[in-house]
Amino acid sequence: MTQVLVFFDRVENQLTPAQAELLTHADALGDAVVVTGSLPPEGPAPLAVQGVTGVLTGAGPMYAPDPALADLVSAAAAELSPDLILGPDTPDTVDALSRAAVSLNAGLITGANGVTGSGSATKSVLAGSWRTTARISEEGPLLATLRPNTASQQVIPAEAPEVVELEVAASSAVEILEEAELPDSGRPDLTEASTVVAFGRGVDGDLSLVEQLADELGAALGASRVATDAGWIDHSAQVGQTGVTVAPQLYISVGISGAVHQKAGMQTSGTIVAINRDEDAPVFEIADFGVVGDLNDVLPQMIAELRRRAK
Ligand SMILES: Cc1cc2nc3c(=O)[nH]c(=O)nc-3n(C[C@H](O)[C@H](O)[C@H](O)COP(=O)(O)OP(=O)(O)OC[C@H]3O[C@@H](n4cnc5c(N)ncnc54)[C@H](O)[C@@H]3O)c2cc1C
Repeated sequence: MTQVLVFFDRVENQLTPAQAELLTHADALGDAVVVTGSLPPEGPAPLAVQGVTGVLTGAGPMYAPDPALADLVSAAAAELSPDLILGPDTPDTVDALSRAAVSLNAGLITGANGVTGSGSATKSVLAGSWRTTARISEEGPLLATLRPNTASQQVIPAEAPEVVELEVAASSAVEILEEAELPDSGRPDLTEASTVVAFGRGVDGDLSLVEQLADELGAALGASRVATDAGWIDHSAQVGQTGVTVAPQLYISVGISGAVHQKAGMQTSGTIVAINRDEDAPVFEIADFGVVGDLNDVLPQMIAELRRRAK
């Protein structure tokens, strides 16, 4: 049975979609123990899911980017000798697992699409144009961060796992002075969303239709660089080479030409639907479904049909 150590820098009172996906993946691979910097006040309840056999924490909470999180992962690895150490593909997790990999003399593969129990990982490279399978040649566990939307989320409730405290404490290198929750847009996080509606210059600054479409689909909003540079939406929504990389199950591209820099951030999406009035737009080269038309005609029909079906 493969022993999997799953690292979450923090666990709150509900698992994030990426955490639920990772635990589903770990359950399919073997037994999972979660190591985390902090648990919610109600304890390990959110981790009471099939496949999680235990929870390891430090002696008191610690929060990213505290380098002690890496010590915690190393201590957990020394305790369990896992075959795999997995985490979600977030900057804080990559930071902690990179440091842990150095101290464990092990290898880390970031941005993986999947891992196997025999210690190899698959990953898209060169802007999604190649798929590689790699393994670490060093002794020791394979550390990997997994991109969201690469596996299904099917967490099955189970008994709450036992929590064991390791003798690792927060370091004094980082002091959290204040934490403030950002206003909730009501939409899923762009990098984790299973559906993304992305828009470009074609919307000409009017987001009303793409927002309605996103809300009908429970989708996150993404954008091309032209749209973020124009200030139509925050830069954090930029998808592409110099923005975020997304791989949702469904990516709807609205009024985006599909330049190579935009494709780099979305071409590994499951199904790509493109709406563009130019039939020669490069986005149609990678689209699974294309609609040649004016978005101001097409989107109202899509929204009306979705609303009709939702009744
Ligand atoms: C180093 C570098 C890094 C870059 N990084 C990124 C990046 O991370 N992400 C990114 O997106 N870009 C990036 N770019 C910019 C990229 O090259 C393109 O310029 C940009 O993606 C174009 O954005 P767009 O598709 O919104 O605009 P355009 O290329 O102007 O395309 C607009 C499209 O909308 C269509 N359209 C217009 N009106 C309508 C309508 N009413 N209905 C339907 N369709 C309509 C047009 O036919 C056209 O195809 C980068 C560029 C460089 C040089």
